Amino acid sequence: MTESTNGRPPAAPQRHRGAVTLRREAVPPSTADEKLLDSHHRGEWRTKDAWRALRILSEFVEGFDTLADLPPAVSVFGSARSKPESVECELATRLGAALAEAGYAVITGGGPGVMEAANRGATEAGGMSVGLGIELPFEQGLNDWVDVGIDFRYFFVRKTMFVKYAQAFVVLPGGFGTLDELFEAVTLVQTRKVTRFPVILMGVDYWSGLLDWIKQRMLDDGKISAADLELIRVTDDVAEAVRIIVDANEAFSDAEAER
Ligand SMILES: C/C(=C\CNc1ncnc2c1ncn2[C@@H]1O[C@H](COP(=O)(O)O)[C@@H](O)[C@H]1O)CO
Repeated sequence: MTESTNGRPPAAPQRHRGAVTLRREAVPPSTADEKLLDSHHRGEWRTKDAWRALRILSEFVEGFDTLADLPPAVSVFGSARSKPESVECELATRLGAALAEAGYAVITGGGPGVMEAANRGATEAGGMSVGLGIELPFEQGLNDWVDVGIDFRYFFVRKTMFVKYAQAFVVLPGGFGTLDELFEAVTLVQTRKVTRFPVILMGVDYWSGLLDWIKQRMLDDGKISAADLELIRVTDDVAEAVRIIVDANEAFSDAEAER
């Protein structure tokens, strides 16, 4: 039996799944994404996947419904592990504020580190601060600076929202998750699945090794074209990043008006 403190149960592990809160023994050992993508349990495909499709559909409905009235927005990505006093968090906070001042909502993954710093900057500047959280094996909750938050079970549904509701992507230093988001964005622009919109790397020093490799290996080997390289802009200057986004939006609006 669980011991209580002052008549109340002690803090327990918990997990949120949509409207459902699971605590203690009810917390499942795996996440919804993991179950969907697991190829070992073939026996479940026939019995469970059709129902999962409905759950996936409901996540799209929830996301579309919640975000439909968002003002123009920018998705900001970066490490979940950066400390609040790190250079990249300081940059993310200034970026979040500058985007808010320019009239953009700021969308992040709703987690800690760079995400939290960008949400904080946006909120403190009086802007709209959005967090698109993801179910993880450990409960984490959305950071406290998120004003509009959605918790997703499925990574790919969440990724659709990052792209659909953003006018640009800004990518700060991060790990695998950040690289995944960066290259998904660049691939979507390269293959013209999304209208050309800016993908901006901030943290020149952090990204320089990767950019050198892209130029010296990918480009020289013919795996990308010189024009593809131009899809990624790089700067440490917050004002310049915002200007790139505003200019791209204006160019897009002018082109639309002429059509
Ligand atoms: C590892 C820790 C927390 C993980 N929490 C996350 N919450 C929300 N979004 C996340 C989380 N981890 C990764 N992401 C997404 O990937 C990007 C960051 O990944 P990276 O590997 O840290 O670069 C980020 O933009 C999110 O969209 C510890 O507290």
